Amino acid sequence: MFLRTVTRLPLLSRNFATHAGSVAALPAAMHLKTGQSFFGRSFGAPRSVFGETVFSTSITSYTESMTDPSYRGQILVFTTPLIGNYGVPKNTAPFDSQDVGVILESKGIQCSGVVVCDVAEKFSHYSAVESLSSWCQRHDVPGITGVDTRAITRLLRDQGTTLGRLAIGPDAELPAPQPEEYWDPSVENLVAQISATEPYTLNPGGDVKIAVLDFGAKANILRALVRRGASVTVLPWNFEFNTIRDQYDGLFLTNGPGDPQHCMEAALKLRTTLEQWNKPIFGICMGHQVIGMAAGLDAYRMTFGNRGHNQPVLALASAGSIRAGRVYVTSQNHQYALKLQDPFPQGWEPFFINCNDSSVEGIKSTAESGKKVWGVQFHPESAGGPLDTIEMFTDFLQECRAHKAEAAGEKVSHTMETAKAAPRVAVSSASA
Ligand SMILES: NC(=O)CC[C@H](N)C(=O)O
Repeated sequence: MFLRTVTRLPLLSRNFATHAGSVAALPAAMHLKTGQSFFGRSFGAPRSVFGETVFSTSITSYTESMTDPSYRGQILVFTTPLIGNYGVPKNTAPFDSQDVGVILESKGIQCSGVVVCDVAEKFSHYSAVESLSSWCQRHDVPGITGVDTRAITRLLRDQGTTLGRLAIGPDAELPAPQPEEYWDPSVENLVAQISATEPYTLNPGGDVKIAVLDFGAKANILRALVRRGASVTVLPWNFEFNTIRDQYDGLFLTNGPGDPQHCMEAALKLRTTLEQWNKPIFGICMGHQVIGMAAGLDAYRMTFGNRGHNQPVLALASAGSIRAGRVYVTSQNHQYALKLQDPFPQGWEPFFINCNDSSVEGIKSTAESGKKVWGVQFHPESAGGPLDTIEMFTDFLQECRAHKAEAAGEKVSHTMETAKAAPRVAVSSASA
């Protein structure tokens, strides 16, 4: 028997009239599979959708979050009450050898829908060309406003990420769907839907050649590599990298949507790479999870994940620009994490843990392993969020350059750890 809760928010509906005066005020409902319903007004596309309902504590960067491919299949609840006040910029840049042709994180809106307490139809920013509502409309993505996002977030924190439905217009008057009618994006391989289908190269003249396995890359990851001088070849997520690996100086694994189990094929291929190839490897979010699975760690589904731009992580080891014992504030968007197990697989160690929930935020190969492999659950490339860890890209590329020079017979000093120069912070498995 499902508990049915129905919430209406009269005060915020009045605010809605102020901020969203020009929006066609269709009724909208947000239903959760667990039986709660919230009623408000629609903005954006007049279309009903299903999705996995998640919340983000980010205060700004709704445009970057909504274009992050890792939000695919999700209905995104913003805990910040007023969203849309700086509008949306034109999302096109020259697609040339230096950039991927967008200002935001991908070409279009990736989440299935958005949930806002009070959408701002009036916007003001020098780069804005349209409102959040008109952008959503053009991309056929619905939004609901005038709902109590604090109440929704508290529910999601208690019961965990929950399947949901945004019912717009006449659909909002219909009864909530039956539990079995909810669509669950985690059963689909969302990575296969969003990954590049053909390889392509950015900055072909770069001095180090980096292969990127694309699980649903945020544009800023590719920019971060290109801006630091790398030649970046983007490959489909399940590409047979082992057949071409000797052409590259390093391998990068990107973020991506959905359950990492769908990427086990990539993890098994990576296991062979790890066994036979000694060049630097760096992975972010889904990429980190794939590295972990290749190393023999398990990935599990968290209750409500971590989404926001204010997630503190503690470094347990020093490497490159990262110092053991220091806390870095990070941008995050994930539902799954690697299990902290004791002992860690041979040749691996935890690199970061989350200061709020003690989940694994990074892993690295040990100095003794002779490998240079790192994965982080957070997003050093930001967009949006803090840039505390952006130099990890510099560290990675410097290590690739050092390996390349060493292979050419030059004497080099490595930027990342050497066995003695890496202080560590002890972590007990009780914090798993
Ligand atoms: N941003 C990401 O790459 C997310 C990874 C994975 N889809 C998760 O939710 O945990």
